Amino acid sequence: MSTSQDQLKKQAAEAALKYVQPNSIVGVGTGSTVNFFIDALATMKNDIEGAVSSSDASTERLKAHGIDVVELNNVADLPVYIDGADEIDEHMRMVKGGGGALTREKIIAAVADQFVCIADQSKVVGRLGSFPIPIEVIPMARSYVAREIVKLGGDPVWRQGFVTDNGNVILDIHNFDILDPVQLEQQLNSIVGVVTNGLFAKRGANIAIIASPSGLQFME
Ligand SMILES: O=C[C@H](O)[C@H](O)[C@H](O)COP(=O)(O)O
Repeated sequence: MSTSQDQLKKQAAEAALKYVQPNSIVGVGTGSTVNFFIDALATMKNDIEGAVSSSDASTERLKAHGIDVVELNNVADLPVYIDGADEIDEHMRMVKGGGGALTREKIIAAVADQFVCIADQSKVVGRLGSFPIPIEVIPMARSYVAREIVKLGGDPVWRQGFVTDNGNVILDIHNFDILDPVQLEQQLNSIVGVVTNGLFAKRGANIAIIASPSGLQFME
């Protein structure tokens, strides 16, 4: 029987439990892979102090499992942040934000000592950018930011009807020819009205757990 993508996501998610430190707060990302992680984390909820969450959806799932959700402002020490990705390359740079949670994800990732990325093999790419780069934008700046992105060579598409947990909109940028992800990440963030973008290049993952039908691969 072939291994389904969901089974692979679950395997990567469960393998991430070994990076959770007892008596600590755990940083929790967002998405279908992380949902498996949250379900697995519930098995050790009495060993941790709680979690910081990157989205309302993850918060709801954590609370449904009886895991305390702590406000990030009250957390001084965050040993590990565990999250999925839409794309990850061999340097552990990522594209994230397919679910629109990129800004809170990037904030928690910045605070955490270690970023553990959990993914099935379909997320591994030679070069970032086939997956459109999400950009969270202040609503009144949407058209201006879109025009600036066209000047940079991308094709912005407004994710109509979608509002982020922060009350903003998302532009998905297609057809970017990404030669230098760190430079592009900084360039996009310097456009007025951009909150953040889904390139996680400057702060990539420290560890990646990639699940394929032949087993788990740990990249460090
Ligand atoms: O905003 C969503 C996040 O960046 C997710 O980590 C990313 O989209 C991967 O999600 P999934 O595990 O559902 O593929």
